[in-house]
Amino acid sequence: MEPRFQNAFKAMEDLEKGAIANPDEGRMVGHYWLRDPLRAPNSFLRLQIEKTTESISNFADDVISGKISSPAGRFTQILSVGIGGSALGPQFVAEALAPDNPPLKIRFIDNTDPAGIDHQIAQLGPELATTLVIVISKSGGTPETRNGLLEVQKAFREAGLNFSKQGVAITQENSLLDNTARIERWVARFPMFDWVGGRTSEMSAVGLLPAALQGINIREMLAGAQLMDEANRSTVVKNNPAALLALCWYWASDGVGSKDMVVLPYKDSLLLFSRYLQQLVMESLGKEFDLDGNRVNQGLSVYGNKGSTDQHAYIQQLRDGVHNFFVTFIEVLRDRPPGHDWELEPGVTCGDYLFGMLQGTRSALYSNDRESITVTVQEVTPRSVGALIALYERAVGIYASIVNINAYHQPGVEAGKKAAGEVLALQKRVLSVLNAASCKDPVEPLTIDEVADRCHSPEQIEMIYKIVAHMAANDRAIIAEGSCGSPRSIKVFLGECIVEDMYE
Ligand SMILES: O=P(O)(O)OC[C@H]1O[C@H](O)[C@H](O)[C@@H](O)[C@@H]1O
Repeated sequence: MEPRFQNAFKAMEDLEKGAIANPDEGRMVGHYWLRDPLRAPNSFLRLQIEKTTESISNFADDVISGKISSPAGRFTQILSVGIGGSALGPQFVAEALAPDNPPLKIRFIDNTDPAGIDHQIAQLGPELATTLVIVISKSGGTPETRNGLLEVQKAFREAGLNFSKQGVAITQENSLLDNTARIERWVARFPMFDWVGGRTSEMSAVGLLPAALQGINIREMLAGAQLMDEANRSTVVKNNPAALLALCWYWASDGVGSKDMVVLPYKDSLLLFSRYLQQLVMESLGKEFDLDGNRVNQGLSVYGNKGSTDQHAYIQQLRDGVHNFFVTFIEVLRDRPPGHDWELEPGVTCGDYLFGMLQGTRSALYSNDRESITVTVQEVTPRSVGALIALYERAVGIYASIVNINAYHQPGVEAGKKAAGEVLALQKRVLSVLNAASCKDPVEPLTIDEVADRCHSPEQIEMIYKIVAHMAANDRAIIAEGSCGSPRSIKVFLGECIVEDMYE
């Protein structure tokens, strides 16, 4: 593997110097500069990074001190609206590091599920008036995030609140979101840089602003990441933690993702690490083609929650069942802050049990030839969390190099987004066809076959049935009579005729 690693180290060096490391998108990949701005390839970028981090710190201090406040007084809550890389890092870090009584508590809207959104807003209750809404989207045009924003703005209107006095945007300059925030004069805007990918954006404004507002020491997070990056620049594989990790992955999964990565932190506060890593690893490594255009269908599947909890759920299969995984134990040496520990039986603390469970599971897996990696941190602090993130970011980059794929694009994501757009376009056509039939006197109920024909999409009949079933279940204008058990018997019409067809 040595020559491959030396190539990977060279590629990483070039990347850090500003090479176009994401060739398909023609982009630099600069997340390592965020914690070491002196490494940025030019002084313009360096200043941009330094200025942004500085303004995040100042803004957070001003919000916490009440210097910047809502019309109803000091901000007490954060509502973060974002998805994917614009949510997973902040969620992980909030769970890992937020103090028990943070200056601002954080909640997340990370989906276009209306019930989920309602739940978050309902939980805020009257505190909506003192909620700082941070809308996070690199592209500034992700539909789920836009919908979250529109829903939150509606809640503000209904509560008689002025959203622009409580909204903050984190996005690329001149994106739709950026322009909206500028024109509507939101409280603040922070930049997301073109050269930082969503899944590696935790050390940019995306992660730093929510963290700072919760009273988490962001300079320490950056310092931890910087220290880890430093260690990961060693060109001696056995001295380079990220290279060792990548090598373990390669060995355990035959370099083709033949085994899944089960991530088990034995610490409740690290619960979301596996979910965070799911995007970082799978969106980076799950690729159809390699850099030379060969079809390779690469990837590494990630799942896991936490130990010892999972020991009472699925570890049975890991120990005895199908051998299609390797485990990563995340071990935290410090059980709880000093001064709080006690022995719940002679010589044994609660934390000793957790330790025993980790070591026991590790041995039990080993004795049945199940591979595991153990990553040990002293304690969960901003510094160690920064280091953990940096470790995995670099391991993913190195692994991608040794299997010759582009870790920094996500061409596959577009397919689902495009298909979702087509479904919504079809829905409008269905409504239009039903509207025309429902404006007749008498109303002409249609079968699903007839709707499909009139939409000129007979091949989409199943989707049309789904659209009708979904709309009928949601008290929309559609009335569907018949039995779901025999879809072809269903007759559909609109409860009212819209004279000017707004569905066209
Ligand atoms: O930050 P945004 O532009 O809203 O993107 C949010 C997410 O959307 C996508 O679908 C990408 O696959 C993710 O990498 C990204 O993090």
